[in-house]
Amino acid sequence: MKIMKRPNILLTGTPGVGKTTLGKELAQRTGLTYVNVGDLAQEGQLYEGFDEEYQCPILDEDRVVDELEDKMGDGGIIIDYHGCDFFPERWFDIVFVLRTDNTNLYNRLESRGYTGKKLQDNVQCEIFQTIYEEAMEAYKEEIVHQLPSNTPEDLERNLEQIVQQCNYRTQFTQAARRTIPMSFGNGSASHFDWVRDMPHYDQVPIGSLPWGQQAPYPLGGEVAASSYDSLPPPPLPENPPVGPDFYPSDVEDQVDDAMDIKPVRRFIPDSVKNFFRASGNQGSKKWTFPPPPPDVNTTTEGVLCSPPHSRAPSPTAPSSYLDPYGGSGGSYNSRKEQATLLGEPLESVSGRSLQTAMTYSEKVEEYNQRYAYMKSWAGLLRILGCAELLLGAAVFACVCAYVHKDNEWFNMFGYSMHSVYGGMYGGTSMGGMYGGTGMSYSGPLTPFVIVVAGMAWIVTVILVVLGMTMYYRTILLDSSWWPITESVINLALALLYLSAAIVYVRDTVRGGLCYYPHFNAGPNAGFCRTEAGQNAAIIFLFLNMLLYLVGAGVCLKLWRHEAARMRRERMGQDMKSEGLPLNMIGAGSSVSVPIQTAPVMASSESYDGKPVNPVMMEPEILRGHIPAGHIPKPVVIADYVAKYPTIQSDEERERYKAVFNDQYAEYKELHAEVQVLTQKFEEMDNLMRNLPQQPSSKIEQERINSIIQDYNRKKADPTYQEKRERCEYLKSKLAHIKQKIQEYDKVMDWNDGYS
Ligand SMILES: Nc1ncnc2c1ncn2[C@@H]1O[C@H](COP(=O)(O)OP(=O)(O)OP(=O)(O)O)[C@@H](O)[C@H]1O
Repeated sequence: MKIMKRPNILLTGTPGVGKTTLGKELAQRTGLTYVNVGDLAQEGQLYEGFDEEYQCPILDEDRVVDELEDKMGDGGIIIDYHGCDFFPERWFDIVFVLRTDNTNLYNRLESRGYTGKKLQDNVQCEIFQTIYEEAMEAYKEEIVHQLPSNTPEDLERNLEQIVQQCNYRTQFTQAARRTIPMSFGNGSASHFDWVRDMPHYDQVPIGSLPWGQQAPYPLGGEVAASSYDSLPPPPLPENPPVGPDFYPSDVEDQVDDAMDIKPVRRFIPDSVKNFFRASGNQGSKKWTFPPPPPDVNTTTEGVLCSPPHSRAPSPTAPSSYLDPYGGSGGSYNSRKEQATLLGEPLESVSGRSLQTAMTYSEKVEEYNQRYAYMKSWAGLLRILGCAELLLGAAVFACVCAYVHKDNEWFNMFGYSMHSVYGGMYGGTSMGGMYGGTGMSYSGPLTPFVIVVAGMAWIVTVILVVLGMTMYYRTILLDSSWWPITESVINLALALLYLSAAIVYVRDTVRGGLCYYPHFNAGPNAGFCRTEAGQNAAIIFLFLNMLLYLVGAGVCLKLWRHEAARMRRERMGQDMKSEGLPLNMIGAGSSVSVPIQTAPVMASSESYDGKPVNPVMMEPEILRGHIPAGHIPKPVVIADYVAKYPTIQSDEERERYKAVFNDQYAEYKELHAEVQVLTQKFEEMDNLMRNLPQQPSSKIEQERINSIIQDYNRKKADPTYQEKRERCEYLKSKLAHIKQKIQEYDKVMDWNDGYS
């Protein structure tokens, strides 16, 4: 009987997808040891700093790896962590990436008390399949599997599948070891050999391992070899883990107080990493994750980013964090996105025919994310800054190229006009010589031009670099003084450039002397000849002066824009704190709790299918740290409002239409029934009114009583009430869908007419 080591399993995924829930249950069922890296780090204080942005400790990955190394060698460990690329590849036999529908994840994280940037970044990570991509990069594709984790049924299915996977692996490896014992050297099996010796999942029929064949939980201890047959693997999840089949169905009430850790990131710039990743992907890695259905808010291409993971949101994080490119482009996620997205070709967002692989909304989102910052006033300033740098360099080069002419001038005349003409023209001053025109030229001032160009260049570099930083977007832009200061700096540079341009023009025409034929003759003619490079320098000088002027104007615009944004935010917060309806807060408002954009989908159909009237509840304002045990109140809106937002593509329109037609039939039927019932009630009402007030006999009295009872019973009939409410609900829902279809048609007609 051979003894073999137990498998090591990695459970990874965005925070909140359910790793801990699955990992603990799995450990219970299999007897494997569950290790939560977050807890491990907290116990051993395996940190190497504190991340100010996410307000969380930074994980010391090396120490975590050292800490786990021995355990992993023994096998039988389930690791739970929201990152995976720093673990040695050899550790794991199988990697499971848990995936959750965005809406579900949003609700879970929100119920944990995540808000603002932290919430958005985490959901974004899930949308972009960040962890899945990271896992695919870090491990062999064949050992990485995605598992849906939206419902308790998913949890159960996942548990069964993982147990089954492990069983299969155990049995297969044992069979393989017995059949080809030489391949394992001395015969002692290493659990790291498992995967390498296994057939690829695709090579064997799915689902051919009967459940009955499995020992229920054979991983609890060391496993005895029992079979020589090579076993096919159990079925892997075939459905995409996110999508309409996985709509939210659970209500979260857990407040997670576990210490959150943010992994230390490599020091290689993200853009460089992504460059190599992109080229690497093209070659070997094929995308195996099925494309998401069109109405799911995911993209087909993932973007790597680190899931920010912290105990509590930064209480001081300004709201400009919320704007992915206008405000928070410096964040790890956003920079990752930018680096990756910039490398991709931009597809037309207006072409209806191009909407195949990605939905229209995905394209719009991608486009917005890619250019959001550059479309903002701050982004325009950065573009202007780059142009200014280019022109400044050109000025510098052109002016320096003709410095030798200054030398020649200096050699001939020195730096005193008076002495030049005094010496040359018998001590007559220029004014005297040329009829008192007041012309004076004391020699070239090229150094001034060079100093101005150089200084402006350095200041511009500082502004451009500063403008790309988080500090600029979150601190400087949130201050009222900075845009004005930047405007003043730009204006000062424009004035300096103007003076440099004037000085240089004077230099090229020698203070105007070149207009005098007497001067512009003989050896002096050489000084007056204007070279192409000098002309270029003059043009560049004036152009740059204009750019700085425009920059000053843009700064003023930015000032007003930011002031308006801050005012809107204040108003939004005031309105929220006063409990006003959410839809009264302006659309552009970037309040710190993104309730309007939140996929809050409290169904107006209760669990038993009974329609419930939508209720607008007062939203809560959470400032600073979330108190322990705090459960935010839900914001309830009609489910169809969130489920049927603005239509973005023809496919979506078709889907809406199908839903409309389908439910319209139901509505018509219900409406007819309700009409009949209502009519009956009217008739009964009439009958009731006409009942004699004073019954003449006992029999009549009884008859009246029975009519009244019948009337009351029918009026209170729950079926009737339900039908009526359902009818009302369907009416509002169909009106909503119809309105969305009409809006879409209108926009499309307008677009067609426009193109
Ligand atoms: N399959 C599931 N269906 C429904 N709810 C789930 C499922 N899995 C987990 N949950 C719920 O989601 C919430 C978050 O789960 P859990 O703490 O396990 O996530 P996690 O990925 O381990 O998060 P973290 O990485 O922050 O530790 C919990 O309230 C849990 O009950």
